[in-house]
Amino acid sequence: MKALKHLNKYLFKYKFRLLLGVLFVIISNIFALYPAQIIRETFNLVESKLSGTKIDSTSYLGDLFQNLSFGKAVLAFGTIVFGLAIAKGIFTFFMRQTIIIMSRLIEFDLKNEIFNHFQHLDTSFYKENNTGDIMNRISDDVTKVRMYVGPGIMYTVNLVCLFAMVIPVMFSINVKLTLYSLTPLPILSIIIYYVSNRINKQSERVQSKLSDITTLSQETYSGIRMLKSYVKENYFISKLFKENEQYRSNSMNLVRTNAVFFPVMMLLIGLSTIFTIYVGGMEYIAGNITIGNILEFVFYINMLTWPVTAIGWVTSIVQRAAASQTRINEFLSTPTKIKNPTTETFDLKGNIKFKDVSFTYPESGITAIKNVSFEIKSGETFAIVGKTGSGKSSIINLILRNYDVNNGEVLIDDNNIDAINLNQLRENIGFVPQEVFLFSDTIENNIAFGYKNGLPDENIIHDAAKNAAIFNSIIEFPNKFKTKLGERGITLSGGQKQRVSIARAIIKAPKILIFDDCLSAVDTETEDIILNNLERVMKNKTSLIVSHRVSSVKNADKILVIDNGEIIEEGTHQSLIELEKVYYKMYQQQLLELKEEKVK
Ligand SMILES: Nc1ncnc2c1ncn2[C@@H]1O[C@H](COP(=O)(O)OP(=O)(O)OP(=O)(O)O)[C@@H](O)[C@H]1O
Repeated sequence: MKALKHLNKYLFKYKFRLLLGVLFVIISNIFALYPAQIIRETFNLVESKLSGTKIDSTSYLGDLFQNLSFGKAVLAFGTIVFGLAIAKGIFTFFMRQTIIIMSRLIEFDLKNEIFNHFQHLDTSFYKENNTGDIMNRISDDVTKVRMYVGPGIMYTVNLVCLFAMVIPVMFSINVKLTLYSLTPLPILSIIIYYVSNRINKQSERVQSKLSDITTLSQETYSGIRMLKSYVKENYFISKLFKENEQYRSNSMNLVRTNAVFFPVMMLLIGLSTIFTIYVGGMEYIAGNITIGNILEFVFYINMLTWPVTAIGWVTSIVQRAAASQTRINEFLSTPTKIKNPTTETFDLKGNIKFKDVSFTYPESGITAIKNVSFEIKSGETFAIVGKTGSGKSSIINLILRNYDVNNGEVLIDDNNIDAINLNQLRENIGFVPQEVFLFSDTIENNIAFGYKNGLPDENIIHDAAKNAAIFNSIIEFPNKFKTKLGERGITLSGGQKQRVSIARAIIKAPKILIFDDCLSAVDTETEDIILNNLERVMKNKTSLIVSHRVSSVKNADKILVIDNGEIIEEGTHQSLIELEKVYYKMYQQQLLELKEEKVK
């Protein structure tokens, strides 16, 4: 329950709505209370007319309508009841408009708070938690929390208010009748608590099966080419059938519980009414109450039934909300380890220096970098080659400060990377990752995403595309730069996607350009064109090219060869060839592969 304290700041923020809501609850209950008393008066009037006795002098309405004919008096009572019902309806509407809307506003604020926090969390957070979990916090969990600040609060206030108004009136009329007619209600509440917990668990099972089915269908559709080429259609059909079967059986369980639940509830409510009429009848015979009082009690019991029922429901809402808020708080209290230390700007030149750097991934414990030292001077084209898993991308992760080093120092223009303005550093780096990510948007917008100052001019986008050697392919599409890319750019080939991603980095006009093995799906001729363009675009700026292909790095000013997180060779292409070691062997091997491809 403590977890829900987090929401108090929002309840305080919307205190006026909440107070107004409480006021409307009170007013709507007042309008609900009077009809019961008017019905009592009506029946007392009818009884007195039928028995020829004079109406009770304590009856305020009886006096008021004393001079009316019997028919007119009953009609007048009916009209008042109708008017009060409308007034109650109006205030119930206001009550929902204030409290339920407040809960929607809190839901909105909480979603924003979580989303903002997620945006600032480190890369490692996203490695440690799966996307489904992260998405659930912001959707499912927030919805459950909203049920507490909305219906949860509204029904609790309503219950307290009704109890305070109705129970004293009931006791003042007849203690025995009050005790008898209220007895079934707590039983009803306890049953509802257990049943609604059961219903919740069953609905969760149904929901989770449904999300399994959605995930499976989504994977099937996005991997349809793979699925067809491996002739796995029947396998997936039977897999989906099994999931669907479980979904059906879970849904059936839920339907069964609901089917038993409502009649049982109606039975208990009915029992309450029967008790009231039976005990009320006895009391009437004994002369302790009037006939109108019995009817009045039936009304009170009906008024109390739903709020008392709601105790069980609200208890389970609060429990679920507390569990969800605990999960949300867990994420909200995850600290951002990599913070921007300063907002002060500096003149970034683009010198990068690694001084005896070692780094271990906190999430896996893998030591990816061991005592690495090198220096990239501003304006240089620097390259890193190595086998897969040798630590190339890890070096880039450290330059982007996605992680902090364990030992040693990463220096940018002689300043420690953890002391400089991180946003400024990242804004000045044009990074092309190994795994291309394109938005489901137009090619134009995907490239313009990298532009720093609002929307770029068409020519700027075209230039970036030309430099990335993708312009000619784009203008061949019917919609040219306005071509929409499907989910993850499905309409483009692997090499085209990489080049759109390169154009996005180039349009940024970065001071440091980093290519993380992003030319792998591009043929060597196009690779040459892109690298030549880069020489021009990145003149006097720093370029870092990471690759496992010698052709991508051979023109670099300096090449670093790494293996198992350590530098094993460094120098220019020529000097490394002359060394006749690892780089030389890689080069020979790749030359051979190229020759074989040409022969084919
Ligand atoms: N986010 C991560 N969390 C945990 N371990 C990681 C992570 N990224 C990489 N590693 C591990 O660190 C080591 C170096 O990986 P890295 O991605 O730097 O290699 P790489 O040279 O870029 O390989 P490739 O050419 O295949 O991309 C590998 O053993 C890898 O399993």
